[in-house]
Amino acid sequence: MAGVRLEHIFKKYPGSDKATVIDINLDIKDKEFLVLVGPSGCGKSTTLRMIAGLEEISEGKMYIGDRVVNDVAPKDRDIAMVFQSYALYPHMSVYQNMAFGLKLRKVKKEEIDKKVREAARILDIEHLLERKPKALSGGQRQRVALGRAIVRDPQVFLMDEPLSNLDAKLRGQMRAEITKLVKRLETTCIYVTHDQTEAMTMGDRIVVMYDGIIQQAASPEELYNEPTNLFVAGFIGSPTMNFINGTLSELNGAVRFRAENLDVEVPGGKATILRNKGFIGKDVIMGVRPEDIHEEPVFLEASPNTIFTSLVDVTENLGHEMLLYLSGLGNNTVIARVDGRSTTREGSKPRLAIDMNKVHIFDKESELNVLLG
Ligand SMILES: Nc1ncnc2c1ncn2[C@@H]1O[C@H](COP(=O)(O)OP(=O)(O)OP(=O)(O)O)[C@@H](O)[C@H]1O
Repeated sequence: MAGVRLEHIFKKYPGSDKATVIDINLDIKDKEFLVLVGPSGCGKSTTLRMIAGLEEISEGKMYIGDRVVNDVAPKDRDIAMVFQSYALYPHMSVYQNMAFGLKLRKVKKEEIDKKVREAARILDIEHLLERKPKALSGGQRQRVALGRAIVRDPQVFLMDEPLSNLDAKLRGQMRAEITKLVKRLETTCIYVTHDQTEAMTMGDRIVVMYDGIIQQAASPEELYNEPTNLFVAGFIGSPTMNFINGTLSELNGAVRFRAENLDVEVPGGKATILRNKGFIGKDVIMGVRPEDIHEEPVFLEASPNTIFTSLVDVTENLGHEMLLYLSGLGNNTVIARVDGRSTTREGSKPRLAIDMNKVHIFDKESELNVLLG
């Protein structure tokens, strides 16, 4: 088993005028399940392919365990990769697909048989071993692709969007299965996805990338509660964080955030940070998660300095919760997530309150979360 270290890694594709991956530093611990997540084109697959040895590294050092692998061929890196397309050989049976890599390595027949049957048992595909890939469902193919990786007993699993071709229900099931499997095998895993829910539910640690740069590397909880910048704050969470443009001011010793139809007090600890950092009088962006806007009378009574009224344009009742689409606050639609039993309806103007202990304040220029660090 081994960790993976990326030291000042750059990647510039020939002919392209800008680097695709910029100064990536990352220490992935042995047995860690690390997820690389970000929008299309952010460089996550390129990063994974450099770890796999499928893409040259332009600058920097790549370690697997204690070994620098920049010039080591993919087959000698002791990794196993699972692709979105599964990449199964159509003319071979499931058994032959799983055995193929070991056969190339000249592993003994009896040992291959033992490994393939053991992997098939773990993945519950023993009854499919004689079938060809075309006679399998998407989920079964994905299991075979995983099986092929498992039999290699690698130091590191690399997975590139392995669940993208499955329907939503199966994707949810396979997520849990993959994390359980990887934990059980005690193997380091680096997993690429563009889906923040997949990232949040699978990763011990998540690396959010944008434009070739790591925006934040942290646990799911930390990403959700302490996003370092506007991009991370807007990428993690569903529905995503609301952003309200406004100004900070000070009145009678209290710091207030003011925006169109909104005038709320920033609580003590946060107010002190904003004062100390010189943000009073400045234009900022306040970030509020939908669940931190409340309409229960108890909450409103307890938070008189954070109450506002707003027109409800649309409601979406999801059963256990209701989303209220509010207009007229700052320049954006703001979404509140309230109890599914709420009696609030479209066209009404309810009184609501923001849990100001949970809000984030972002510098409009740098887009950094000014309440952190
Ligand atoms: N072989 C290549 N030659 C030139 N540019 C490339 C090559 N492969 C990828 N790129 C570019 O590098 C950038 C990052 O691509 P990459 O595939 O790493 O992104 P990604 O985050 O994995 O996106 P996606 O989720 O769409 O796969 C993109 O702008 C892409 O066009």
